[in-house]
Amino acid sequence: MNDLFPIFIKLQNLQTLIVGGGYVGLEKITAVLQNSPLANVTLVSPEIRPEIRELAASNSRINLIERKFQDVDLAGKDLVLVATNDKEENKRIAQVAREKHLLANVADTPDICDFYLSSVVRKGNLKVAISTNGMSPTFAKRLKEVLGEALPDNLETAMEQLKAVRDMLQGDFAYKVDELNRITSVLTEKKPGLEK
Ligand SMILES: C[C@@]1(CC(=O)O)C2=NC(=C\c3[nH]c(c(CCC(=O)O)c3CC(=O)O)Cc3[nH]c(c(CC(=O)O)c3CCC(=O)O)/C=C3\N/C(=C\2)[C@@H](CCC(=O)O)[C@]3(C)CC(=O)O)/[C@H]1CCC(=O)O
Ligand SMILES: NC(=O)c1ccc[n+]([C@@H]2O[C@H](COP(=O)([O-])OP(=O)(O)OC[C@H]3O[C@@H](n4cnc5c(N)ncnc54)[C@H](O)[C@@H]3O)[C@@H](O)[C@H]2O)c1
Repeated sequence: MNDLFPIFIKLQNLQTLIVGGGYVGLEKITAVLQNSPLANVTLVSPEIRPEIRELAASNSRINLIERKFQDVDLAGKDLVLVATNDKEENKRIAQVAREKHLLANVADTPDICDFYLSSVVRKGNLKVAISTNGMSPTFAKRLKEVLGEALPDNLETAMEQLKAVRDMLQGDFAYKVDELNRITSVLTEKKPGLEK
């Protein structure tokens, strides 16, 4: 059973720390910025890949610190993504983070992660996050591709129209909910002949 609780976080309201500026650090910062371009990110690492430097050069919300991690780097942070090539140090950082009540993700070490990154399907305002409970990130990636193909491109229009209808509806909350459910019931109606 997958007992992870899915949430969608406003990273622009939080402070995110990434430890490690190698390939995995680059993957993590890319995932963060693709989803949340306004995220505030501090990345600390003695070596920092040029692609990360390029991202930081054009984004004042990215702060690079060119040295090894120090515990003080966790001060004022909410989330930490740990991605150095020193497994023991990764674990130690996760422990310190936990003591300070930050949420931590440690690359390739699911056991000590407080949260996992998900595979993300994006269609305009619609976002579908996929978790396999850590069982197979490859499966998550493939399912993302399948869903990305399967979901029609006009979903954005449908959502815009429903938002317009919601804004237009007069009446109390219960009435609006009933109306919106009535209008959209066609979406989940079973097609004749397909029932088992
Ligand atoms: C969704 C995605 C988001 C992201 O990371 O951006 C993600 N991994 C992705 C890809 C991917 N990662 C790896 C491969 C190589 C093939 C393979 O090993 O399967 C591929 C596939 C590829 O790249 O083709 C290596 C890997 N990853 C983890 C381990 C450790 C382990 O499983 O024990 C190892 C083995 C390392 C080793 O060999 O030592 C662990 C985690 N990876 C997770 C997320 C979390 C669980 C998410 C879930 O529940 O599904 C979790 C638990 C922690 C976390 O990282 O948050 C992203 C999808 C990309 C997309 O959507 O395009
Ligand atoms: N690259 C991959 O595709 C991949 C795949 C699976 C697992 N991993 C694992 O992910 C981790 C990171 O891999 P990578 O490819 O990014 O390695 P990398 O060598 O490219 O980068 C590691 C980074 O960590 C930094 N670093 C080292 N010690 C540090 C410290 N004390 N504080 C701050 N930064 C420090 C280094 O300067 C470097 O920038 C490793 O544990 C690796 O085994 C990587």
